[in-house]
Amino acid sequence: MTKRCDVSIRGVEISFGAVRVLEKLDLEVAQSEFLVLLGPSGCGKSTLLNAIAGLIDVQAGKVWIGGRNVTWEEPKDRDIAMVFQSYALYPRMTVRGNMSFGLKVAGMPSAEIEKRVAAAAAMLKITELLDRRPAELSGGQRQRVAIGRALVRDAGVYLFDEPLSNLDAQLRAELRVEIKRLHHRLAATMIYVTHDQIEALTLADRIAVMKDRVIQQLGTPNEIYRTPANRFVASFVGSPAMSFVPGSYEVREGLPWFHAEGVAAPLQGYGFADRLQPGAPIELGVRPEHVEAGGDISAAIEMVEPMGSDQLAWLRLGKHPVSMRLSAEAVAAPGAPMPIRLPPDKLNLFDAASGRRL
Ligand SMILES: Nc1ncnc2c1ncn2[C@@H]1O[C@H](COP(=O)(O)OP(=O)(O)OP(=O)(O)O)[C@@H](O)[C@H]1O
Repeated sequence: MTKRCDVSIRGVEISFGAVRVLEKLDLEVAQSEFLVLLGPSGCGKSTLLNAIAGLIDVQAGKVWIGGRNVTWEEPKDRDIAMVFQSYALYPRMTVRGNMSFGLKVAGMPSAEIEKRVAAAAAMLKITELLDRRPAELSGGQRQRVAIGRALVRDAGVYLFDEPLSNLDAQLRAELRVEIKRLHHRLAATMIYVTHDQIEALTLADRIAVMKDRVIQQLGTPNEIYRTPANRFVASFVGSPAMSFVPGSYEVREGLPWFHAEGVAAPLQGYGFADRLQPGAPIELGVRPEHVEAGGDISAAIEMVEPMGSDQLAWLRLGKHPVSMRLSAEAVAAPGAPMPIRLPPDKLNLFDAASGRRL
């Protein structure tokens, strides 16, 4: 593998009839980067991937791959290889046949084809399956073959459209690690579509979170998780999910506070990006692992979910439910009081009207 292309999407717009799916979308993917397009069903991530592949025409804007404007080039001329959710294998061909077919059609010498198929099969641990047909394979094995078929192409960019969503949870986790290993080994440019935030957090160098025709936030998994740009990103990423409490911003004796019915939390130490007027409606967001036991904020345990390695306690904070991560050994009984602290530097505050991070 030698080719590693960058990808540049500039002002791309796509509509289906009256439905606008992508609006003036810009995105730069670096050479060797693993970029994940993450978002809820219908947000346009597959449409964007298909536009990069050349399977859908753009109505405006440009697509550049490896320094070439490929906006009007056929998929086969774009130096890409794609892996689909549905595997799309030829049922009558063996695994070897499936993996070599594209190269044969392209007129590659058979010795070179054999070399590439053997190398990809070894990497994906499917060497012993080369003479089987797709019907004789499990779902996980089929997807390995589909990935192998993309790898032998030695493309400048690999595109994955939800490749793991047809697999059960355990296989998904297994193959996820394989894909990550593959990326480390090949340092290939990969663009990967998923609606699974765990997949995005574990695989990506950077994540583009999409909703409502645009990219809501582009950042490393850490940035997306720690400093979500808005309430949507905050609620979409993280499992168990962030808890939200609507309230207002107050100033007491010169210090900033969050206030809601039955809740007063100090905000000194929160890195405000905006100046706020006292009384401004804001929403507080806190992740379960950031709620600390033993503070001045009174709360009570309503319910406890054991999760194996730890427990998730559901607290009532004023009128609002807030979840808190507890160690597996912690004694937590429904009904018990649980005074807490909300560390200001770990909190997330959002403008109540726009949802933007403050
Ligand atoms: N060929 C098409 N004709 C009309 N509408 C389409 C077509 N393809 C997609 N759409 C619409 O465009 C929007 C974006 O679809 P897209 O498949 O890109 O979403 P997605 O984020 O990949 O979702 P999913 O995870 O469900 O595939 C959806 O509202 C979908 O209904």
